[in-house]
This record gives sequence, C-alpha cells and structure tokens, in this order.
Amino acid sequence: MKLESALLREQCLIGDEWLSGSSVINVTNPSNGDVIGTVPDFGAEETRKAVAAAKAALPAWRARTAKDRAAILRRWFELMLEHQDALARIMTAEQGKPLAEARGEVVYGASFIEWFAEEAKRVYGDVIPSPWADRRLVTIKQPVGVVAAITPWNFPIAMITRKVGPALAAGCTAVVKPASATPFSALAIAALAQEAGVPAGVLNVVTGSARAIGGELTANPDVRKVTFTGSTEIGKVLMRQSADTVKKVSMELGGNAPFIVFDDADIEAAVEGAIASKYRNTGQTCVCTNRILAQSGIHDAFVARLAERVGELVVADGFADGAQQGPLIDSAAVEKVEEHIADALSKGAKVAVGGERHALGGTFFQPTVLTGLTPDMAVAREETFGPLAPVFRFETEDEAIAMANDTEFGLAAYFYSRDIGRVWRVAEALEYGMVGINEGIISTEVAPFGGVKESGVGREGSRYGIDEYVEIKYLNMGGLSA
Ligand SMILES: NC(=O)C1=CN([C@@H]2O[C@H](COP(=O)(O)OP(=O)(O)OC[C@H]3O[C@@H](n4cnc5c(N)ncnc54)[C@H](OP(=O)(O)O)[C@@H]3O)[C@@H](O)[C@H]2O)C=CC1
Ligand SMILES: O=C(O)[C@H](O)CS(=O)(=O)O
Repeated sequence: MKLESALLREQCLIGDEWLSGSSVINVTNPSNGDVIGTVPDFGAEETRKAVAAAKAALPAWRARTAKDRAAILRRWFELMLEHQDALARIMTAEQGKPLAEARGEVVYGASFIEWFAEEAKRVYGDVIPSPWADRRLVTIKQPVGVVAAITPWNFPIAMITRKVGPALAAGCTAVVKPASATPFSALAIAALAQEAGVPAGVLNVVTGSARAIGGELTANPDVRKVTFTGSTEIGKVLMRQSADTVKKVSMELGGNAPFIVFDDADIEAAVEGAIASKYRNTGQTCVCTNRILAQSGIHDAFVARLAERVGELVVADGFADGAQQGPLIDSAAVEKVEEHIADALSKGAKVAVGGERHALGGTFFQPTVLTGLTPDMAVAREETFGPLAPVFRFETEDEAIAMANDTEFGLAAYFYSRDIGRVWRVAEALEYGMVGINEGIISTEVAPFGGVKESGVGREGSRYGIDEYVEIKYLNMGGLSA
C-alpha cells in the first residue's frame, strides 16, 4: 500500500530541482513486504550534477555569517520537531522500527541540527605567541568544501543529521546518498531543509546505485570529504576509493560490543541495561551489545532474570500499540541471526529463550538469549545485527577484559560494577571509543560518538564533531616593523 504523507518525496533533490528517474527503486515496508513507493535509480551522471550543484552553492553558503547559517539550521530543527509524527510514520513504514522508537529517533536526529546550529558560532581560531618580534601568527578555520555523506538504513534520519548538521554549520555543502531501503526519511528532511531556508545546492540527496553513486562521490575531485556510516567492509572500500584524491574521511563502522556483568553489579539494573542495549531497534544498531559476559558468581541469576524479561518483549508491526520489537530489515538479516544461532548450538550453546523465527512470519524474529557460549563460536567474532543475546561466563576481571578486547572492532562497550576501583581499571583497559558504565544507552549529541580499530575513524556529535568539516589555516603575518 502506497505511503500517504505530505512529506513523501519520490524524487531526488539536486540543486533547486526535485528530479524523477527513468528507472526507479521500489521501497518496501519490511513488516509486510508492501511496496510503499519508489525513488529514482540514479547513477554517476546525476551524482556529478549534484556535486556540481553543491560546488556552485559553496561560495555563497560559506560566505554567510556563522550566525546566519545557525539561524537557518535552528529553523530546520524546529520544523523537524513540528513534523515529528509525520517523519516517524515515514520511518516506521520504510524501516520497520516501532513508532515510539521512530518518534525518538526524530528527536535524536533533530538534536544534531540544534547542537550544530549552536556550534556554528563557536568555530574559533588561535592567536599564537610569535617567535618573531615583527610578525603575528594566527590560525583560522575554513569549511572543507563539498561533503559526500553515505548513510545506513538503521537510523534513517539521525545518521544523516549527525553528518549534515556539522557540515552545513561549518559552511560546507553536501551530497547525501541514503540507504536504498530507507530513502524517504532523507528526502522528507531535505524538503524541510528547503522550507527552513537552506539554499539550493547546499543540500542534495541522490538515490540509486550505491556502487555508481559512491564511485562518483569518492572519485570526484570537487568532493573534499567523505563521511560514512555503515559496515566496516564498505567503509574500507570507500576509504580506498577516496585515497586517489586524498579526501578527508570520517568512518562510523561496525561493532562487536561486550556487555560485562561483574559479581558486584546491580543485577536488575544490568538486566534492564542489557535489554535496552541489545534489543534497541530490534538489535540493529552498531552500538548494540553483541556479547554478554557474566561473571560466574551472578551468572545463573542474571541469565534467569534476563531470559524472563526478554520473553516479555512485544514483537509486532511497528505501527501496533505497544510494539517493542519490529521486523528485521530484510531476509538476509534474519538468515544471519539464524546462522549465528545454529553455529552456537552446534558447538554446545543452549537456548534460554527464543531462538526461532516469530509466528508473525516475514522478517520477524523471536528475541533470543543463548547460554554456554564459547570464543570459537561465530557470534563471538561477528556482529549479529539482530535480536540475539549470547551469554559467555567468565571467572576473573582480567579474563573479562581479555575476552572483551579480543576483536578487531572497538566501537562501544558496557559493564556493570559498583566497585569504584574496578570501574576505573576496566574503563581504562577496554579498547573502545565509547564505554557505558552501569548504563546500556549512551548515545547523545553532546558526547563524541565513534570507534577505534576497525570500528572507524573520527568522532561525530559533541564539540569535536565540527572539526571533521573544517581545515585549519595558519597565517604568518610579517612586515609589521615601523
Ligand atoms: N558505526 C556506526 O555508527 C554504524 C555502523 N553500521 C554497520 O553497518 C552494517 C549494517 O548497515 P548496512 O546499511 O547494511 O551497511 P552497508 O555498509 O551495507 O550500507 C551502508 C550504506 O552504504 C551504501 N553502500 C553499500 N555498498 C556501497 C558501495 N560499494 N559504495 C558506496 N556505498 C555503498 C549503502 O547503500 P545501499 O543501501 O544502496 O546498499 C548504504 O547507503 C553493520 O555492520 C553495522 O554495524 C550501521 C549503522 C551505524
Ligand atoms: O547507526 C547506529 O547504530 C547509530 O550510530 C547508533 S546511535 O548513535 O543511534 O546510538
């Protein structure tokens, strides 16, 4: 059934034009497989047009005062909140997440526009004490230029605003390629950006062939920055392709988050934190817990309570009242969850709750907890990206840290302890960009989001996020002698 929304755009925004395509991509509702609309299947030619529009718009946009750019971004933020329900309904229709989560993402995504509207006015330079009596040294910060943003389906608004917010605040212009599964959210907020006064060409959205669009964005010399959120595999492809024209890159990639529960933890808090972290967006977030490590003294009590609470999660269509777990994005996602479960069971793991496709059919899956996990199982090394919580047992603090760090990923980690010495030892020992301590949900626009090792490069949000979109220029001013 066609999606009905005043914010539905089935065209791409390039310059000041909304353009249709001679061929289109179907957009489906993952909950029922319905085709809810189409978007253009554009490629390199249209991408070149979008980059040209962004380049043409750059001089006037970067020349506006920071305060002027901030006012326009602020208006965009306000419009996103005014249209929270419409944006949430579009998101649930194309991504499947429960409406309550979609509404939350609209607010979370808008918060990056609000934050960087403020940060726009605080891009400061330096006055450096000169080693020459007759010279003055300063630095100024200038926008990088045209930015390419390639974003995933799991947070169809927030992953765009977390990039476009700082880019536009700094005076850059942008070309966005949203995920093919969730283009309508991107096009809807682009329409609101136009209404907020973002000038033509400052924000462009191109849908279609990822390889062709990405190939052009990473090769075009007029693009000076590539920012990506998605799998580590594709992130590496984009980094390689960007190297030929030495572009700045920001990469928010895959994770393998450990969730460590020590004997001295508040068990009830740990259970609720594990559920929040693991099953948010039906387990489809890069910072979702991917491995639970439970110390032997509390292991059985923790698993029993976790399984009981997980069994209570409501699996339903995202529009259904009380829905807590929506469908997975596609059949490949379901097959990956099934592969991880089958592999673990074949090597001795046991099902504590769930373990199979849900009775609703399609891409719905039972929220699952496995016990008896061992490091040789696939789920210990691969990101499941679904509603599967595998529990590993450990004996000592050193063993837990070693297990947690035994991965090429380093995005988010979590642990529960009420021993202040342990809190500092473990927080400093974990090789991750972000650590939740007695908390399972830690993402916010005010703190730096990003990973180490193969989870990415750079930070988004926070006072650091805008640094990814500016260049520091050093001025050495001589000739000052009388
Ligand atoms: N660190 C973080 O913040 C996040 C990390 N991720 C990670 O991403 C994975 C799941 O998300 P998913 O969307 O499937 O990731 P993908 O990496 O497959 O896709 C992400 C985006 O990249 C595009 N893309 C795919 N192939 C290419 C290519 N060759 N050139 C240019 N663009 C390309 C996709 O387009 P199209 O949709 O058309 O295929 C999509 O827009 C998981 O590993 C997850 O951990 C996801 C979200 C956040
Ligand atoms: O894509 C993701 O998984 C997000 O980066 C996670 S969060 O920022 O929404 O927590």
